[in-house]
Amino acid sequence: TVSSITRTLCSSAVRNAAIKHVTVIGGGLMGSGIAQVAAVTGHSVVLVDTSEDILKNSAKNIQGSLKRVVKKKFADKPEAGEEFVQKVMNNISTSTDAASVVQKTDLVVEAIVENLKVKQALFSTLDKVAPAHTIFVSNTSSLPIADIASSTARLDRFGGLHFFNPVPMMKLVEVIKAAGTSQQTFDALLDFTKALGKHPVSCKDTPGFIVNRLLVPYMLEAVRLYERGHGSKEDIDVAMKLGAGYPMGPFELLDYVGLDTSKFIIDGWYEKEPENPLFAPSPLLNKLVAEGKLGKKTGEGFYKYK
Ligand SMILES: CCCCCCC[C@H](O)CC(=O)SCCNC(=O)CCNC(=O)[C@H](O)C(C)(C)COP(=O)([O-])OP(=O)([O-])OC[C@H]1O[C@@H](n2cnc3c(N)ncnc32)[C@H](O)[C@@H]1OP(=O)([O-])[O-]
Ligand SMILES: NC(=O)c1ccc[n+]([C@@H]2O[C@H](COP(=O)([O-])OP(=O)(O)OC[C@H]3O[C@@H](n4cnc5c(N)ncnc54)[C@H](O)[C@@H]3O)[C@@H](O)[C@H]2O)c1
Repeated sequence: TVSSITRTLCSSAVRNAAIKHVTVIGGGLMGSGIAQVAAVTGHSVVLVDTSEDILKNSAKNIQGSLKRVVKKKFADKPEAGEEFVQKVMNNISTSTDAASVVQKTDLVVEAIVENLKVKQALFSTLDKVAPAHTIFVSNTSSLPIADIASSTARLDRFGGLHFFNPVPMMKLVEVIKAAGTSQQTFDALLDFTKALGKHPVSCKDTPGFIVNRLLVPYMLEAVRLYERGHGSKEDIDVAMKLGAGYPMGPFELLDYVGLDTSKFIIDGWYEKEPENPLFAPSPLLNKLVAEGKLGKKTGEGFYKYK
């Protein structure tokens, strides 16, 4: 009902929580989803990206996703659904200037490109302007949290929150305690994850945390199996869906995640462990990325979407 939604949007859980105001940096696949779930659960959110055009697209994607949620939740009450979407969107503002908006924020969630130097440059700038109490987290898929945090002077207030794609649907969040993360920060991140309606698991700051340490080698093995000509991508996808119960096959999931992001992850791990055959580069993946075929988000990857 409308009143129960209003309760969610202004819930006392958020009023009393340590984290009420959230800045999400990066309005791509992940940042848009994170901003959406934070806004749905009554947090005040600022979404930051590098241009107004990108932010317009982020807002469009958030609205599109909310409409999918509403179609089910408010099947017989379209007006209440409209009101819900409007209320959630009112909790989100946008900006192209992270330094000016973090001054009022309790938590910065970074979801920009998977590149250590770029993430460090961002956090180093924000560290100088954010209030002392502000917690910083990265949504990195594969980089050590401690390496990103080393660009700041707030190691105790720095951790990892690893969300899963699509964020509005996936219940898990990996909460990462790096060497410097204080217990108080870690507890605040666990509370925040629960306030989002997600299920947290505690992770050490080890490569790929839990999920990606298992998922990345599996996905790469699928690509290598195909490269060897031992199965078509369609058959491999069907096999893993019908034979292993996965909701998507590995090629569908690679396209869904983004082939650029997948390549960033593998290249980084290969550089660190060149002798590990699990992380060897894939010529086919490299070719698709070089051709700008980055998956669903560009209309073509392993498959075509237009
Ligand atoms: C090589 C290295 C690669 C490693 C990569 C690692 C990346 C990263 O670090 C970790 C990850 O995230 S790993 C990735 C982890 N992720 C995975 O592994 C994901 C695996 N896939 C899945 O779990 C399912 O396929 C989905 C839940 C995506 C879709 O469900 P489905 O049943 O297959 O198909 P459906 O018919 O389409 O959708 C049904 C309904 O779901 C709802 N809905 C869907 N999207 C929505 C959204 N954005 N908003 C709102 N709602 C959304 C909607 O109600 C829709 O109904 P509608 O009537 O159409 O509106
Ligand atoms: N795609 C996934 O399935 C997935 C899942 C979990 C975690 N991640 C991680 O989340 C992060 C983002 O991934 P994504 O898939 O959302 O990428 P994406 O390419 O969809 O979006 C990244 C966004 O960040 C913006 N950006 C880049 N540099 C910026 C800067 N300095 N300041 C502000 N904005 C900037 C880009 O313009 C872009 O809109 C990566 O670290 C990735 O590894 C991705």
